[in-house]
Amino acid sequence: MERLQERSQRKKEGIALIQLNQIQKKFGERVILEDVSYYVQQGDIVGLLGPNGAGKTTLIRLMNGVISPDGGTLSVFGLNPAQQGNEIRSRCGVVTESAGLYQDMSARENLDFFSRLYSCRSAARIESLLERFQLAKHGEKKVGAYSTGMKKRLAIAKAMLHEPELLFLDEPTNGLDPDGIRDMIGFLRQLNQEEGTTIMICSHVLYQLEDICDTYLFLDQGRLIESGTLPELEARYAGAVKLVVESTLTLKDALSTGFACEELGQGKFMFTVPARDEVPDLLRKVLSCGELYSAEIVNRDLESLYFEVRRRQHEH
Ligand SMILES: Nc1ncnc2c1ncn2[C@@H]1O[C@H](COP(=O)(O)OP(=O)(O)OP(=O)(O)O)[C@@H](O)[C@H]1O
Repeated sequence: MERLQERSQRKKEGIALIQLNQIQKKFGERVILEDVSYYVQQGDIVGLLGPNGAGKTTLIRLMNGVISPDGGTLSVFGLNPAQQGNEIRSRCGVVTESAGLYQDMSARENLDFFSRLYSCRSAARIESLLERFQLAKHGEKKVGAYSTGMKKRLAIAKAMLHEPELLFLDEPTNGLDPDGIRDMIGFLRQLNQEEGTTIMICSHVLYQLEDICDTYLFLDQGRLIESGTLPELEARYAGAVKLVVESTLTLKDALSTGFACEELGQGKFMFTVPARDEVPDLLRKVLSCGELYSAEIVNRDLESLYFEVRRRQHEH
């Protein structure tokens, strides 16, 4: 409890948990990460996004002290991963695609086994994790018979056995159906709020992370090409608003609003509005011509912003 209070206090104070300063990493002569600088605030959920091979896993291995940088400096919990890797790893949880669970053991047996291995066995902790991840009812079932979603949840429970302050997740929603994705996002948000866990999620499936991350890092070919919260990225990259309206409007009505528009189907138009604060004006004009069934902004989602970031990056 004291630990949780301490964590939420540190979140309020905006303390940096991870600091990366001009990190460079090479494998042989090949530069894998170049000039990566960033800090992660205590209690944040961070999306580390980028295509395959961008360097996401390499960055996480550096933060865990499994490998060392060739240039720049980094600290995690104020410690140097190259020298104090053991202490950092004892305060972190890592969940990779191959979660390392024993398929012929039950969930309870897996958690019991790993908590002994990590010297943190607590029956109460195991039960509370099974409850938290809605696995208690299936605790005696062999993991081999679990669904993908249950296995992913158990993998996170395993990584949380020692109450880590920082959790690294590799593609936590990969292979899940829409219900599974929604559940996973809910579990992670709850974990973040109730245990104060700082979470870094690596993924290349952007739209699934839209509702959960406080901040995003876009990595491309080893470089951090952009970072920020969704509103910050929107302000920098969204430009004109694309608004799809379903209504009883005719093309003539739509053109009479004075906004550029494209007809997508019967009564369905995509308007281009120069700025967000002009949207109400457009909607008033639409309503004065007929009935309005729906209006949706289609170019402010994370994926559109990401493509815009990359487009501008490649222009330079
Ligand atoms: N130990 C290694 N030795 C040589 N090259 C490596 C090593 N580890 C990673 N690389 C290379 O570094 C680049 C970045 O790999 P990394 O695994 O960090 O990317 P990633 O963004 O995590 O990709 P993915 O989304 O596929 O997991 C890749 O080109 C990879 O082949």
